[in-house]
Amino acid sequence: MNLTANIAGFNFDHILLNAAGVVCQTSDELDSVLASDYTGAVVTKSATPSLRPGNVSPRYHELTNGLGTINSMGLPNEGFDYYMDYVTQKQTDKPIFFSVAGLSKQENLDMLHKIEESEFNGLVELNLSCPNVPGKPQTAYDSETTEEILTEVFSFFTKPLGVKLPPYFDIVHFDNIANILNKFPLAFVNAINSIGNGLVIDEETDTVVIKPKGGFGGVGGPIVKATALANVRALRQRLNPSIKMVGTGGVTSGRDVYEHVLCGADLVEVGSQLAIEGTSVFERLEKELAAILTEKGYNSLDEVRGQLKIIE
Ligand SMILES: O=C(O)c1[nH]c(=O)[nH]c(=O)c1Cl
Repeated sequence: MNLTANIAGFNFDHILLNAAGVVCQTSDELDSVLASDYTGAVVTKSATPSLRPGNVSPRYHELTNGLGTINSMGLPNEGFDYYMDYVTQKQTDKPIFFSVAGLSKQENLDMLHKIEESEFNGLVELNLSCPNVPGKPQTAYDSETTEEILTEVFSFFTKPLGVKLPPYFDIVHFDNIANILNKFPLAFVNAINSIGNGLVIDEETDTVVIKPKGGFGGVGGPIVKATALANVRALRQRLNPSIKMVGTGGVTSGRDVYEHVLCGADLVEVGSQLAIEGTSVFERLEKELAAILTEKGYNSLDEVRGQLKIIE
C-alpha cells in the first residue's frame, strides 16, 4: 500500500508529522518525532531570532470534554540559532521543516537570509498565523502585508518554502488569499493554524482557563475539524497544482487523516491529539488510515487525494 507523498522533490515515506508547536521545542522532542517509524518528517517550533520564554502560565489547556485544546503559548522557543544548529546537524532520511515566525517583516527576512546562506537543505515553513503575541496581528489576515512579505522573500530565497495559514471563514477570503499565494513559487501551503482568540471557561470556578490575554487563545483539536477541512478543500481548489497542501486541524483518527487527504492534503499534521496522546499517536493513525484504504479497495493515497465528492 502506498502511503507516501512528495513535496518539492522530497519523498515522504509517511504522510504524518507533528504540527509546529507540538512536541518540537527541544532537540529531544524533535528527535522523538523523527524517531517514530510512522512519521514522514518533523517540523520545528516556530523560531524567533532570539530565545523567547513566551507568555505567562497557565497558557495551555485541554478541554475536559475532550473536544480540543486552547493555547496562548506566546511563541516560546529556543531561538533561531538553536534550530539552525539542529536542522543542519540532524542528518536523517526524513525531511525537516524549519518553521520561522518573526515578529516583524524584517525579522522574517533576516532569518530567511540566514537559512538561504546556510547548509540547511530541508523545507521552510513561514508561520504567518500566530494568534498569541499580544499586540501582533495574524499576518495572513492582512493581504497587503502578506503579499509584501512574500514578494521580498522570493526576491532572494531559493530553497523550498511554504506558509502556515490561519483559518479563513469567508469564500471571498479564500479567493483573496489564493490569488496572492498563486503569484509565488511556494512549495506548499499548510492549513490551518489554531482558530485564533477563542475563550474557554472553567465550569467550577467561572474563570477562564488560561492566563494570557484575559483567557483568549488559539483553539485546536476535534472542535476545529470542519473549519480545517474547509480550508484545505477551498485552498486546494484554488491554488496552482504546483503548490502542495499540508492539512492540519482536528485530526484524532485515521478517518480524520483520510478526510484531509480527500480534501487535497499531501501531508497531514497532528497537533492537539499528539500533545494529548504522545508520539504513539502516529502508529495508531497510520494503521487506522491503512485499514480504511483496504476496506475501500484502495492501494494508494493517490487514488484518494482531492477526490471528495459533492452532491450533484
Ligand atoms: O502561542 C504560540 O506559540 C502559537 N500558538 C498557536 O496556536 N499557533 C502558533 O502559530 C503559535 Cl506561534
